Amino acid sequence: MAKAQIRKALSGYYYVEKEGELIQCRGRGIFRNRGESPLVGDFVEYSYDGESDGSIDKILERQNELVRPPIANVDQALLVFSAKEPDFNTVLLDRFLVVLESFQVQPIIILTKIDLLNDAERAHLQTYIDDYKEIGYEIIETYIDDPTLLEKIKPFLQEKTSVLAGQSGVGKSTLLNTLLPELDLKTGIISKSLGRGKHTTRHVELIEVCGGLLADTPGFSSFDFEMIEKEELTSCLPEFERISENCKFRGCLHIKEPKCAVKQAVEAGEIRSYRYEHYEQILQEIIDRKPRY
Ligand SMILES: Nc1nc2c(ncn2[C@@H]2O[C@H](COP(=O)(O)OP(=O)(O)OP(=O)(O)O)[C@@H](O)[C@H]2O)c(=O)[nH]1
Ligand SMILES: [Zn+2]
Repeated sequence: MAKAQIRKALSGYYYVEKEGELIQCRGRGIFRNRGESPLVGDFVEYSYDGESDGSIDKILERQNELVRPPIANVDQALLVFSAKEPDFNTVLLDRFLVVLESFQVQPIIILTKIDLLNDAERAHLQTYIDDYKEIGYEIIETYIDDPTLLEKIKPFLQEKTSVLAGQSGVGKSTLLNTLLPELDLKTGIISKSLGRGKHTTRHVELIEVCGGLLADTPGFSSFDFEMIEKEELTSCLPEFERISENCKFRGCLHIKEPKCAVKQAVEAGEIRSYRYEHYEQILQEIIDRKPRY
């Protein structure tokens, strides 16, 4: 029995990576019976005799598990936001950040289309950049045909498994094509010969890039709050998490509780009031959510 990682899933087969080669494997019936199924990104035990298909025998414990795209063991997301077209929006940014944190996926914020800003807009955006950097987030700024993009992103990709996320039109495909030029070629041919959109025939695959792995399919929507309980929300906003240690009540939700360190920090300007407003909105959505069962 050997150990390896599933890098690709296609038409009921799983492909594990061994010394740079992909070995085609079948999942075993036992997984279906147990209601579990192997995911791209899973570390597995597999057997392979060198001739027929290999077989996945055991799925090793997962660090985390995403639904869109279906990938396990994801370290981080390159969270793409455009400075303009669509406009930069902290409501949406915070919603994405909270969802990523809830999956324990580290966000790296990539700000695209900086070239579309005038000086005043640039200065305004900078105040937000400073805020998010102070919280502890990494931010990479980029613009059309940025020749330094690879250089800027490479240190973050190394030794990590990453996915791309972000709303429509922000430049995810553009970024993916810069990072995975060979993919561009492939999708170009597919879309030409089949006359379809770029992503219609795609499967999920983790591709080696800059010494790490990158999913070839963007994922996450900012609306996946279903998995978050109200008591967990604080831990999805890093500066809230840090400061809430000083709240008087354990399990403080920072709404009406007395001696709440988070509310004090908002008043003192240590926590940005827009972050607090977004926290309140998300908390309310979680409270209003219909029970899952
Ligand atoms: N000016 C400018 N345009 C950009 C930049 N990055 C991407 N674009 C353009 O923005 C448009 C949308 O980019 P895409 O890469 O298709 O965006 P996407 O996030 O993949 O969009 P969906 O496929 O809808 O999810 C394209 O016309 C790109 O050429 C940038 O840094 N500056
Ligand atoms: Zn509190």
